[in-house]
Amino acid sequence: MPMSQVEVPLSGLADFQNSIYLQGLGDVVPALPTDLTKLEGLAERALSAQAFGYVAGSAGSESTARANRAAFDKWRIVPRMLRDVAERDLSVEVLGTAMPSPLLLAPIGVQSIFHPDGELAVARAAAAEKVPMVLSTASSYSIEDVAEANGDGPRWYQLYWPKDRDLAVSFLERAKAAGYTALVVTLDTFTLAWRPRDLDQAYLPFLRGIGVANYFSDPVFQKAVGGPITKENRDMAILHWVANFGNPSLTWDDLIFLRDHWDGPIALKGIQHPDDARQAVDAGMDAVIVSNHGGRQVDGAIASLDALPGVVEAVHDQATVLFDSGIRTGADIAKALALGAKAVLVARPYAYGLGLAGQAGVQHVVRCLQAELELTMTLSGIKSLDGLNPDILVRA
Ligand SMILES: Cc1cc2nc3c(=O)[nH]c(=O)nc-3n(C[C@H](O)[C@H](O)[C@H](O)COP(=O)(O)O)c2cc1C
Ligand SMILES: O=C(O)C(=O)c1ccccc1
Repeated sequence: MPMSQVEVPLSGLADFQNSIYLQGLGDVVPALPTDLTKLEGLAERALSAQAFGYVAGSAGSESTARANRAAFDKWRIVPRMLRDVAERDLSVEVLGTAMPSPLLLAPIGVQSIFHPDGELAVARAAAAEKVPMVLSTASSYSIEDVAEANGDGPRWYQLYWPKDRDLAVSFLERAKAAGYTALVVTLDTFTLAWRPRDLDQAYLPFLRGIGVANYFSDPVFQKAVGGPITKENRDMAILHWVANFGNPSLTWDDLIFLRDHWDGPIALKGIQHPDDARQAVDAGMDAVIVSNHGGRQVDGAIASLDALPGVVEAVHDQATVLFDSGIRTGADIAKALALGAKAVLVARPYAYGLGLAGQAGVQHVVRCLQAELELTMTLSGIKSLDGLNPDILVRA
C-alpha cells in the first residue's frame, strides 16, 4: 500500500495535519511555520519596513493589541474524556453562507502592499478553501476583479461608508451585482487612529494611490472629480478620496438608509458595548461583529474577547454575533465560540501568509487554523460547534 494511502487517525479539516506528516516521509517540511504566531517575525524580514509597520502596527502604545492577546490567555479549556469524538462536524451557516468551519477572512485594505496579487490571491485562496472572504472597500483591486478571481467562492463585502451617499449606493449596487452576498459595515474607522508606526515613517498608502481601486473605478466618484482618473487629475482624486473616505456625523438613524439599499444580510463591525449591540438589534441588523479593529483604533480600549460575553448577553439570540481581534490559533477560535461567537474573522495572520507566499500562504493559514481547531475540539471531547459553550472554560 502506498504511504499516501496509510490509514490516518483523524480526517476532516484535521487532514492537513496528516498531509504534513506524510510529506515528512519524503523529507519535506511545510514551507511556512504551523505556529502562526511565528509568521509576524518572518513577515518583518520579507516586507518593506513601511508595509510591515502598516500591518503589524496598532494605535498608540499598542496596549489594546496586547490586551486582545492577553484576554485569550485568561481563559483555559478544560478537556473532557471518553465522549466518542470519532465523527466531527465543524461546518456552519452564517448569514446564509455555508462554510466548512466557523472562520472567515477579515476585511483588510491595501493588500497589494503585501503581495502584487493582493486581494486576487486571497480571493483564489478563499475559493479553494471554500472559506468566505470579506472584501474591503479600500482594496487594491476592484469589487468586480476580486469577484472574478473568487469565482463560485463565498464572498461578503465590507463598506467604508463614504460621505457621498450616491457613492455609497454605487458601492452597494456594484457589490450586489458582483455576487457578494452579505454586507459588513465597519463603524470604528471613519478616520484612521493615531498610529505611531505609520506616523514615524510618514506612511499612508492611499496618498500613494494604493487602496483606492474601488473609488477610482466608480462612475459616481469619477463624475465628482470631473471624469476618469488620469495623470492630470490624480492628485485631486486622491484629495477627494481623503475628504470622502469616512463620515463622522453618522448616527443609528442612518442605518435605515443601508436597509433601503441592501436587500441581503447586514453585519455591523466594531461593536464593543452591550448597549450598541442592542441598538443594532433594534435597528434590524442581522449581525454584529465584536471587534476593536485588531487594536488599531482606540489605544487603551477593552480587549475584544472581554467585550464578547456582554454583547452576547445583550443580543440574546436576536442577531448573529461574530468576533475578531487577536485570533492566532485554533484554540483561540474555540474560546471565542465558547464565549458565544457563532464564527470568527482572522486578519493579520493571513496578511502575513499573503506577504510570505501569496495564495498558498493564505491557504496555509486557513488550513492550520481549521486543523488546529478540529484537533483542539476533538481532544477536548467536543465533536460539534454547539459543544463549545462557557462550561468548557475556566478563568486562569
Ligand atoms: C492591514 C490591515 C488593514 C485592515 N483594513 C481593514 C479594512 O479595510 N476594513 C475593515 O473593516 N477592517 C480592516 N482591518 C481590521 C480587520 O478586519 C480586523 O478587524 C482586525 O485586524 C482583526 O484583528 P487581528 O488582526 O488581530 O486578527 C484591517 C486590519 C489590518 C491589520
Ligand atoms: O488600516 C486599517 O485598519 C483600515 O481599516 C483601513 C482603513 C482605510 C483604508 C485601508 C485600511
